[in-house]
Amino acid sequence: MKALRVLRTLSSITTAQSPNPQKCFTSSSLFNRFYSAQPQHDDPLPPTTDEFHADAVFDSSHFDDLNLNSSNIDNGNQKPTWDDKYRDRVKSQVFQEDISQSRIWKREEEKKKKAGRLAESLLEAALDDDEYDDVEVGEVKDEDQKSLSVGIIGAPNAGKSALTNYMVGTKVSAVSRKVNTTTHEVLGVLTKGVTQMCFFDTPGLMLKKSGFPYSDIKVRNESAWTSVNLYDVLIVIFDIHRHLTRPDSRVVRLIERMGSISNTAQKRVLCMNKVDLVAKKNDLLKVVEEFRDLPGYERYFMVSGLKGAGVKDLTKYLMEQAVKRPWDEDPFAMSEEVMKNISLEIVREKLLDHVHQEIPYGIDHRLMSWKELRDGSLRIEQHFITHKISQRKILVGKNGSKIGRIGVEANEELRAIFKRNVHLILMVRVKS
Ligand SMILES: Nc1nc2c(ncn2[C@@H]2O[C@H](COP(=O)(O)OP(=O)(O)OP(=O)(O)O)[C@@H](O)[C@H]2O)c(=O)[nH]1
Repeated sequence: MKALRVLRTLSSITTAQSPNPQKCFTSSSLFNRFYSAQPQHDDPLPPTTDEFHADAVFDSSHFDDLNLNSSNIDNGNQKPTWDDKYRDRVKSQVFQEDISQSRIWKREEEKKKKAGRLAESLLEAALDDDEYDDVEVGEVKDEDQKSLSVGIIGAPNAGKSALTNYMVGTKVSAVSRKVNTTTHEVLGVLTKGVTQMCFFDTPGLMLKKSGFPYSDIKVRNESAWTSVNLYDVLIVIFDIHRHLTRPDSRVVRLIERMGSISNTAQKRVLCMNKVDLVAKKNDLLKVVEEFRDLPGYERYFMVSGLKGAGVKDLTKYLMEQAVKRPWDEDPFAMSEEVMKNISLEIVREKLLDHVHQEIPYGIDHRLMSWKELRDGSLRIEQHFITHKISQRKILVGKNGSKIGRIGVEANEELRAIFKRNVHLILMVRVKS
């Protein structure tokens, strides 16, 4: 990294001073020294064969970053010991040489293309069922389009977002927090074949123990309760593990209220989430039994929004409920809000890849700034706020190696997904 910083600094010096050929030459000599690893005039002369003994200490780690391993020697012809990637960068940035025919440049381009293809296939993989794949989203005429609005209602923490993310495929689909009404937000949009489904969050729709809505947010609540009926399908979701261990009477009331009468204008389903946390599968049947007589629910689903169990069946059911109606959302648009969520999610994913179980979940991960720059690139700054210095050390790694790797991988993936340059800044700090 230090070398990169020096390269940038020197690059600007060179550009600024280019009218003076002598200075230019001085800088480029320095570059040769940093990046080509070629012997310089002031280097001590290498030992002659006579002076060199086989038992002299050899430490391969000293040579790793110079690529001085045996693969550089081929049939007695010594290959260059510098890294061509850096060489090319110097050629193009410092000497303004055309490197488009260079092998390394082509390899880098191929890498970029591969990342792009990966992003596309992720989009395709949002649903792993081929059944709906025979139509290209871009080709669907208005009159052929099918839509479905799905409201999701449940206690905080029931798993509404996790379930939606799983169905929609967060990485590449529009999981936006766009405000739809005063109380309802679009959680996500899934467009597959001719069908588009919009998932709506319905916050604030909890009942007091008495069974009545909370009065402090009464007005907001009333409009929310009314508009709940506007969705084609309503998913009532609850945490079945919690229900078996510490049942919440407000959740039970919500389930009972929504299922008390059958609604001809709206299909309602009861989703028992977090089944992965229930060890005894017989317990699941007990809960089904408990809510079996509620006429309002057309179907019951047992799912794990986090792990994916049962989600395919639920998605298939929802797809079948779609009605002929033009789509509301642009299937290709990615709102800024969506992109922000994606950026957090990708970094978080890389963090978990690299720190495994070492890091407690209490770490605060925040998006601090998001800027679209004039050249179209994005500057994204995220912070990890830890409680202890020891946690900070784990995240940072030796000489910043861990956070560096997390950043490099996340940056590459974000560039592929957003199809533009991304300047990602990650900072680890201890809560003050
Ligand atoms: N084990 C397990 N955990 C889950 C599952 N679904 C969600 N969770 C976890 O439960 C917590 C809450 O999930 P969310 O999806 O944020 O819940 P929510 O209903 O959207 O919560 P609010 O935004 O507060 O309304 C998160 O820590 C999830 O990782 C599941 O199926 N299994």
